Amino acid sequence: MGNGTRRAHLRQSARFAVTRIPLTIIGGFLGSGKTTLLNRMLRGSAGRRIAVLVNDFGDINIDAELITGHEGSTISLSNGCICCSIGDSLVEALVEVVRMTPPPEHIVIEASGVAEPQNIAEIARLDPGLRLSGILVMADAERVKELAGDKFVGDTVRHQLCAADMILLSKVDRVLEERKADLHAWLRNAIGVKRIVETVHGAVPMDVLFDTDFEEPGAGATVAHHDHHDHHAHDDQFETWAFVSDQEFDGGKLGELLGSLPAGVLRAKGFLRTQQKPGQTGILHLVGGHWEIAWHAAPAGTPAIRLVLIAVKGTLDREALQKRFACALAD
Ligand SMILES: Nc1nc2c(ncn2[C@@H]2O[C@H](COP(=O)(O)OP(=O)(O)OP(=O)(O)O)[C@@H](O)[C@H]2O)c(=O)[nH]1
Repeated sequence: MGNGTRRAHLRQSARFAVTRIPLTIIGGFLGSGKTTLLNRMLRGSAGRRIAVLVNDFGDINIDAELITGHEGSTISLSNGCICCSIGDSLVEALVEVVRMTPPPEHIVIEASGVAEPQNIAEIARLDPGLRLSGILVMADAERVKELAGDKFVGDTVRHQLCAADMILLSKVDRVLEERKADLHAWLRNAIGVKRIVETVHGAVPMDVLFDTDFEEPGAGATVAHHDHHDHHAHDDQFETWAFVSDQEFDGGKLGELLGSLPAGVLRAKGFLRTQQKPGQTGILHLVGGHWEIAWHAAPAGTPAIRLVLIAVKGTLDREALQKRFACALAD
């Protein structure tokens, strides 16, 4: 769908929109804390009708299931990146949301960790039923500077940061004061972002999230106008692999496996069960070298294991991974 066709498609939504619905985009690299922020935002939204659009880059809709506790609807856009390969699905979803009766009071898009929020904003700006209220970009205090200099993912990370109206510096509980000071200086001077708010587990004052309208364009506008970077489809830069099974893992073998994944793996997440924790489902988060599993009572009727890995393109040997994950299952 070209921009002309998109505009025609979106004009339909204008007929349904009496007032323009504010839209917030949450971006940031894989595992930087977007879903954590969004859940916090939804819990603190005091009964507002919020529609959430979430984009999982992998084949399984993990994020949609991790978004909890809100009254509005959640639309999941998976199997590609909404800023490039499945941009048309975003257009269609936005039209659908603007037409809802009653309409939502606020729309939040949680971009995938590889998406460039500026491209999403450009798609959303075409919709006359919407008012872009801000692009919030999460930056993982532990990893962001190194990632921004990385030869494989650095471009994506820098473009994400440059698109921000406001950077939410996440995981500041994991870094020392000097590191924080260095990050603030770097984000202001090298990236050019004026507004930076620190957060631990997504805790941010609600007015910052809902009631801020960034009238002046963020640094992202500068990127869009002065640096027409080549936009590579993210499906060409990143790859995903999924493991699904009705069996359970052996807890010990799983630990060894997670500690020795290929270096190109940037993120792993999903649901699992182990023989050692009967009746419980674990939510796995692996970001960089860290991994953690949060345990909950198991919902019935889903496969025991649904995991997604996201990696730099060309670094996953799928056959070897399949064997290694299968070998970690309980006998
Ligand atoms: N210590 C610490 N951990 C955090 C913080 N924010 C998020 N996390 C953890 O970081 C991991 C990833 O968080 P998510 O919110 O899922 O990250 P995301 O950006 O939505 O991930 P993708 O959608 O896969 O890109 C989870 O294990 C979170 O609990 C924080 O401020 N401090």
